[in-house]
Amino acid sequence: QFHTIKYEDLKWDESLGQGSFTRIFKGEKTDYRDGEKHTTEVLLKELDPDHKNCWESFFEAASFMSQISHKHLLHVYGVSVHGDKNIMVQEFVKHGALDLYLKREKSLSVSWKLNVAKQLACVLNFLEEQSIIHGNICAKNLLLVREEDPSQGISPFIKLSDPGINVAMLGKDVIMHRIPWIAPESLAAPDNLTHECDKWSFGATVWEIFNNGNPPLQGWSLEEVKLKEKFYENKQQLPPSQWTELADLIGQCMSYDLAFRPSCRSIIRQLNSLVTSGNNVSLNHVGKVF
Ligand SMILES: N#Cc1ccc(Nc2nc(N)cc(-n3cnc(CCO)c3)n2)cc1
Repeated sequence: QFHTIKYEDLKWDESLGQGSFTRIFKGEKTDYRDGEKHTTEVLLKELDPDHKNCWESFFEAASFMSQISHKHLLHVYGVSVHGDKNIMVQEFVKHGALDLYLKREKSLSVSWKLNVAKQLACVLNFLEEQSIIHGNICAKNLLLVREEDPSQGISPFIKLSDPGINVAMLGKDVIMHRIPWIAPESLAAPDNLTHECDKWSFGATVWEIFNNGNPPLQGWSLEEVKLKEKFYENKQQLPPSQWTELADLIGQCMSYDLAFRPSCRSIIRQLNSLVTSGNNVSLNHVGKVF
């Protein structure tokens, strides 16, 4: 399953915010290997004590991450249980969640965005080959390991985080807030996710990346939950990019008909052709495609 870590080998530093039913902290873990004491910087993800009934799903997410390894998958060191505290110990990723980074960095180039989208497509392809469904692909669950440094020819590097509590365990209201990342068919049946669901979410995440982290459908009027529900009932699409090839890819991924969603190989092929056409088009320097 996964490695258990002794509570006394963990140290909590500052709080870094929260996810669904979880809180995250910067921290340290201590191991004793060949008689030496090693401390490693970690991310401590704590399950809210008032949601400890979700502990199985919380640890399922941890074991999901420890079962397989891939360069674009977050490394999970293990879990620690102490009283009513359930803690997942993750590698500390230097630049944090991508949704906040996108909001902060206003002048990311089209090639930066395509590069990140390609990395996500690669790990999605890997998961599909391993017949593993993530179920919660979104910019908030992408972590930035390395920023780009054009002067050194260094490109950005991301990792996909754990999916968190299984969407089937969450209340209807939390599920509603996952519109438009959650595939329409999953709204009715959150307990039978498919690879096609991850492709829908991929489309919404690429839309986020090219919209500088502005969450889709945000800012709708207050009763946005009802509007969000209408969004699926009326088979609406997110506002299309002016870059038609990008809009086509996002539109294919976010098809209401599962059969129309492209294979991962097709997604990667289309992203590669966007890279070439992106270089030719003068969009590159401004990064504006919407
Ligand atoms: N300022 C700042 C700053 C904050 C965080 C990190 N590092 C880090 N490492 C991880 N393994 C996971 C996360 N993380 C962030 N948000 C979530 C919840 C949604 O998944 C998970 N952040 C680095 C810098």
